Amino acid sequence: MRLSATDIQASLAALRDRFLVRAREEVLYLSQQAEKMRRVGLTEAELSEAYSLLHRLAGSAGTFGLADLGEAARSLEKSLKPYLEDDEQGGCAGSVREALEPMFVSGVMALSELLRDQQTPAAPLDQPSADAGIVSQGMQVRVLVCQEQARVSRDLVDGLALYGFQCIQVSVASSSLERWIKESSRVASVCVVDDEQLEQVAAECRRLGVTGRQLPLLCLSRDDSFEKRYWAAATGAEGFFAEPLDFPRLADSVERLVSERKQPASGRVLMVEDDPDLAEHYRLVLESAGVVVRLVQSFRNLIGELADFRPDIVLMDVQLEGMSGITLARLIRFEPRWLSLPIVYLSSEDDPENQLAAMSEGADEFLVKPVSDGYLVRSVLLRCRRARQLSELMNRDSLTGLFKHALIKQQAQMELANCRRLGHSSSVAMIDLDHFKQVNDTWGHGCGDKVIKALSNLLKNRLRETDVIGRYGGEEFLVVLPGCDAGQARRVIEDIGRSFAELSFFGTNDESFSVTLSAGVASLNDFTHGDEALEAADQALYQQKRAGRNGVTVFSPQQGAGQEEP
Ligand SMILES: Nc1nc2c(ncn2[C@@H]2O[C@H](COP(=O)(O)OP(=O)(O)OP(=O)(O)O)[C@@H](O)[C@H]2O)c(=O)[nH]1
Repeated sequence: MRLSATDIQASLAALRDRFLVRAREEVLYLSQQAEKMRRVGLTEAELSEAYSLLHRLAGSAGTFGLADLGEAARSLEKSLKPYLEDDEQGGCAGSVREALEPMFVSGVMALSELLRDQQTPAAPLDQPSADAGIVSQGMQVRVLVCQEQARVSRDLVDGLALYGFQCIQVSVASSSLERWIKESSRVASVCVVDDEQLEQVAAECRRLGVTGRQLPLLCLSRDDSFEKRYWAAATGAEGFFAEPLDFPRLADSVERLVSERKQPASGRVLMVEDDPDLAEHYRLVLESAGVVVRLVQSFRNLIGELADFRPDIVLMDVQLEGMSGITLARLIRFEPRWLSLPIVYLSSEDDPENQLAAMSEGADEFLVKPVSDGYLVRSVLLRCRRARQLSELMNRDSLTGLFKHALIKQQAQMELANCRRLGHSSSVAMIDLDHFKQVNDTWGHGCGDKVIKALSNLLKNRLRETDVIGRYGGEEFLVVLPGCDAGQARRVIEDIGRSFAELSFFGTNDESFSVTLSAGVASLNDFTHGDEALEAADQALYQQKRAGRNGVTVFSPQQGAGQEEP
């Protein structure tokens, strides 16, 4: 559940009050230690404890609006450091005490002074600007075609429909334009508009408060000059297409724009921070910007939490109770699958040399505590976005944008684990194009690619948001359908197969052809490992191929691959 802005502010204020109580207790304790130092001296352990306490205060006070307190604590922490690093000095007796005592006593007094007047909240906390992600409902991507020439408009609608988009011809002169533009906040839409109407459509979007991210405008033009492109960009277009129209590129742009829009603007952060108040503060601040945060409760479970939560980045405190964040970062890198996971250190360490040394141990960035709320949000969002772009590049197939082989297999295994944990039924479907070699041989490889892309678009547009689709091999796709038993999965895939068979593709000389598909379905619940379910779906697929293609076979555990009654 996402908290309202008021709730978040109230929680942040409560956290700050809690921090004040704790800081007072800690400074009181430091005052007692200062008194003890004056009387009898401090042991090495006591000095080291005072140092840790100051380090924590230096790193957290600024976050709770007490920057002066944080700086005073940091300066005192730095003064103590040489005494702790010098083993010879062993504790705080004799001449060492003489040198340290006045500095420690006055430093602690300064901290008390700074805290004395803190009854009400000090400096207001930074207000990060929350970037509300746009939620799109429904799977069908809608393309509004604003083109006054009837023939061009019809060609556009027919051409784009092949890619599985829902195309609607909209006349700019009609009142329906307003309705379709408004609808774009509910249904993922892109508007393909002739250059003659671009200004008008862009102005209408502005009037209705619809941004280019909500409804991207793609300009079509007969004029492919730099001047025209410049004009289109200045008028608000997100893409430009000159005649003759390159349909695959247009369909790709529609796909890309819609998937960018569906991407939540935020990210997922796994937080490793042992100060509960600081952790809670960071969590609230990041969640108010739409970031999903999980706090690692027990560091021993770190690897398990990574696998379960799959964060975009890890925010890691460097000095943890009894452990080092740097060592934990190295431990994370033991696992090859986490080699590319960005780790951002959060630390009070402000010496660039030490920061660099710490980063060489497996982290990517260093945020120095106290970090302002706004800076924390901006750097986390930026890191998450980059991490996502990189993971998209690594895990997505370039032709279709679907998950690659290894990742979709992993998804099947994960869904099997979900079924066991939650007790629901889920299925996998292996889908293969029929006689695809003939398509390539007859119409060329480029034409074959378009057929593959059309099926991928159809799957994306027809399956549910929760279904996961991957390109398993060249012309083979794997779909994981959570919450669908084998009978339901079969009906869904059969339906998609019927639609796909109805699509017309155009080869050379405008000759048209169509392609069918075969599929095998297996219930994940019948297996103990995802690979066994995939093997079963594959067996069912080949049974369907042997039975004449163009249809779906369900694997039956009793009989091997066989037809199952719906
Ligand atoms: N255009 C194109 N073709 C591909 C791609 N990947 C694989 N193929 C082709 O897909 C064809 C698959 O052929 P086969 O495995 O013989 O199967 P099929 O012709 O579909 O026959 P059945 O599966 O038995 O119906 C091969 O010709 C591959 O070259 C790709 O990315 N693009």
